[in-house]
Amino acid sequence: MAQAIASRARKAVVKALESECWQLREGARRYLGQRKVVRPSIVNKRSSDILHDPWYNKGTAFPLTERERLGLRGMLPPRVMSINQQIDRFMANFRSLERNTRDGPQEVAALAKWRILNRLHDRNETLFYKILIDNIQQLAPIVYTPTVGLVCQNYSGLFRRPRGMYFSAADRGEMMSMIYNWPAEQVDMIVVTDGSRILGLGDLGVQGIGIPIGKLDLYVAAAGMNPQRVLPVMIDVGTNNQQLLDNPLYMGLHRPRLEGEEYMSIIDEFMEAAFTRYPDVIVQFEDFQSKWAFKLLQRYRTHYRMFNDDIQGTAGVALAGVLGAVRAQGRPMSDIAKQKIVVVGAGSAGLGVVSFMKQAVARVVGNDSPQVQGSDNFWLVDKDGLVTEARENIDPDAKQYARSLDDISRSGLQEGASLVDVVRHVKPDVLMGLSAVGGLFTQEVLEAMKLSDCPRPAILPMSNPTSKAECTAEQAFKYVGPHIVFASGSPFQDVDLGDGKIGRVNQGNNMYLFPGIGLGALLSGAHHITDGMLHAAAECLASVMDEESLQKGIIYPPIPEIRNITAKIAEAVIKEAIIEEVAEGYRETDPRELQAMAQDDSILAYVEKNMWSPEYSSLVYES
Ligand SMILES: NC(=O)c1ccc[n+]([C@@H]2O[C@H](COP(=O)([O-])OP(=O)(O)OC[C@H]3O[C@@H](n4cnc5c(N)ncnc54)[C@H](O)[C@@H]3O)[C@@H](O)[C@H]2O)c1
Ligand SMILES: O=C(O)C[C@H](O)C(=O)O
Ligand SMILES: [Mg+2]
Repeated sequence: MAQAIASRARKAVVKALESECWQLREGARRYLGQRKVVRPSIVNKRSSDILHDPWYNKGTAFPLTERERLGLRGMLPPRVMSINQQIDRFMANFRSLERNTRDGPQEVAALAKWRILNRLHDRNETLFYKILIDNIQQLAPIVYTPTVGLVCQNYSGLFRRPRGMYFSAADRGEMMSMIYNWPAEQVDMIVVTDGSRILGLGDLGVQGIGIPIGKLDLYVAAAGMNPQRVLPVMIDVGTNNQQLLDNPLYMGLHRPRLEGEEYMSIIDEFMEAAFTRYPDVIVQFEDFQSKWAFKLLQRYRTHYRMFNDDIQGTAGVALAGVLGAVRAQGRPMSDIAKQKIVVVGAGSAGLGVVSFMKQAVARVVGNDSPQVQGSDNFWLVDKDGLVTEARENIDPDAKQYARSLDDISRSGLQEGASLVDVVRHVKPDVLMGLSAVGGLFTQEVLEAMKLSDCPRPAILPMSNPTSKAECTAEQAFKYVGPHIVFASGSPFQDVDLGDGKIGRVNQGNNMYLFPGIGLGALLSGAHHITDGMLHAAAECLASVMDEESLQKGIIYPPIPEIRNITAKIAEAVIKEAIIEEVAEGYRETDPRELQAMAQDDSILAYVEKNMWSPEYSSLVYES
């Protein structure tokens, strides 16, 4: 009897242990599966060659064992510093630079900050990206708008080392082999420009390379793209900027821009070369003048994995902003269909916004609704005033958004009506600027916005850089009133409205969307980027805002949140790609696995696991 009891007890213990082991094993499996492993990097160089390679260099953070193994002993000061100490040292330098340049011209200070960041980028990529991510609010205005505009304008003087690739009209017939000069075996993301419309600064020719570099910095910081697998590209087809042509030190081709078929064939050749060497790459078109931006998007979008950020990224951010403004009015998002929206600027950005928002309205009220058919809630204004069907030589891309003559005569307007007249007659809920004309929202225009019966009119001067913003935040709050919702393309400070009240300033910039669109496209393996994926991205951005923030007039998430937001946007993009059956998988993750992940709600974990973060990995030498 006693024996039987002992045996039963033993079995129970074994069973309990087995079950505990199973739980432990399961726990470990789940933990290990989700854990990010920092793999060692294989290097085939030693000693000072490593110190001069920004990808492997850790500077004073090389541990003693690595110094020993890699022939670095004696090549560095003896004390081993942690990455946090390196950050403290850099930030102390940065702050002292800030103090020393505070009272001088702002542009000099901005360029000095860009220079020390760029030098860090050139010598230690890991540290550079760690500092950028941890201080994104403070540093985005330097690597990105507005300072990046200044950098492009002064590029010839600032140039020290090349970054990215340059293809020019002189390389015709050679691009297919040139692309193999790029050292990386794999490239996930290319941002390309032809320099023809750099922010609102116009044609800056080859100097526009600063924009792809800045955008890709954000891809790494916000989307966790691996910096070894991104490629900034400049296609130099000449410039029509006479100042540059007259400058003997200008580094681009000294010739007017190629036009027509000649131009198109250069871009075609580049695309073929890029997708031949890197078939899974995503190409983001950036800052092409509008006349080419639309044509190239139409030409490539179903054939290649590409998108145009100025048309499509901007449109999504604008839509999310307007949806936020609608909610800030205390109305449901579906009321977007009732908003009166004046868009000033009918270039790639303005037209992209109107087209995308019309699609969004159609999603809400249905395609056949007269609101959609007649573009009822959009008024487009360009350099010649209100765009109507009476416009002579109307830009074919703008034609479908022109107001009908019947409609405008009813509202007391006419073809070419001035902006102030349009605002007075329309009394819009939303006034959006994408004109690249600084100060276009004059006191008169802003005061006319007071006629709007909207409880919280939105003033959105989205042109970049700061000098091209249609108005400042202060002007908007002063001339329209404290109740507005405000967002600008480049950053402004919140405005002190007195009595302890603050006028909230949002940054309505495509930086909130393009990283998530690119990352989602990459990780879904979608063959091309569909409208549905773009809408999913925009709707996701709009949905992350909570009511409390919206009531305060905050319509976009805080910049320091951009990495988390980007992961969520990528999740939304991937889910949509799966629904539309365009997701073809990424690396070892096939479409069936993506579907399984979508079902057990683990797409976000998959995204996060695939995001690169700046950490020093141990270096293993192989000859
Ligand atoms: N915030 C963002 O995320 C974002 C994104 C993309 C573009 N942008 C900015 O939008 C601006 C425009 O970009 P784009 O590619 O459309 O440029 P574009 O040159 O193609 O278009 C400019 C448009 O503004 C119009 N315009 C010029 N002067 C005007 C005036 N006095 N009154 C009314 N309209 C006028 C032109 O007729 C044209 O339609 C740039 O400053 C760019 O930096 C901002
Ligand atoms: O670059 C930016 O800051 C946004 C946008 O792409 C632009 O062209 O202005
Ligand atoms: Mg742009």
